[in-house]
Amino acid sequence: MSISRHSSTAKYTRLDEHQHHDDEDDESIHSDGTVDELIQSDDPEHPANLIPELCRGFYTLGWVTGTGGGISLKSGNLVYLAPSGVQKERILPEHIFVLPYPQPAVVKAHTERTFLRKPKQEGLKESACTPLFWNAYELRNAGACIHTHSQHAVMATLLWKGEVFEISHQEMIKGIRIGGTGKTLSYLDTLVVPIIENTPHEEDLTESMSEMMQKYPDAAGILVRRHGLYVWGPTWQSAKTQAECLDYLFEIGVKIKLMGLPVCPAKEGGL
Ligand SMILES: CSCCC(=O)C(=O)COP(=O)(O)O
Ligand SMILES: [Zn+2]
Repeated sequence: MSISRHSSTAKYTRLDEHQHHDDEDDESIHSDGTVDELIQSDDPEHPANLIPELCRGFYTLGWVTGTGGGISLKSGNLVYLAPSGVQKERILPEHIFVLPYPQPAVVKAHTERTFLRKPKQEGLKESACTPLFWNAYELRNAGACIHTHSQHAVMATLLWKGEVFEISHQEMIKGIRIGGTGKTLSYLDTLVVPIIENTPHEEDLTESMSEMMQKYPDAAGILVRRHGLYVWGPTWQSAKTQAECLDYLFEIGVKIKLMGLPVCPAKEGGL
């Protein structure tokens, strides 16, 4: 997907609620007329092309509806982020933020972050999930981090009232990797996913997510009660697989529990 200076859709690319119709406004071009190389590529695997494509897929799964949730990718020493509070299924490469990695102040205020590239469209801010994605990069050496608002994840946090979600004896457990990046679990392993309590502002989840990731080094993701899931992997493909396997296990775990059947049959009796 390349960005064309004379794209016929240029006037429809704004993501906020105040669409305007100025054909001259092409956000991919600098005022000096140069193109933005950090987000322009014909390679469908380029992060600036992948983020929009993956967000469209996640939207159909109900993971990033209502503007919430999303994905960040890291490639070498560059981190790619989507804008905050926008229609995630309509993001284009020109809307992507690019940051250098590592950088020390990412967990603090937006103004302290260093950017290599910001969208030209006024009013766009980087995802509020940025410091949480950064947790996955710093603590798990991840190459991608996904945040879902999946109802399966939210329901799991309501039915598992303690610090962790647990499930065993499910084939899909074999798709989950230790710590999200290591070897896969066995059918005989119990999956444990820590749950942190939600906060009014996404950024304020940063510390508790970091603490839980350190307390549970084998955890492949972190659930946020009444909110969703953070999950990561060394590559976008791996992070997506982890997200799909976890979501499946949350969904089936919720159904099993609501049926009154044992979710961990060896522990609860029922094998
Ligand atoms: C209805 S979305 C509420 C905010 C939220 O949970 C979220 O994930 C926002 O992410 P964004 O990338 O849009 O800042
Ligand atoms: Zn969220």
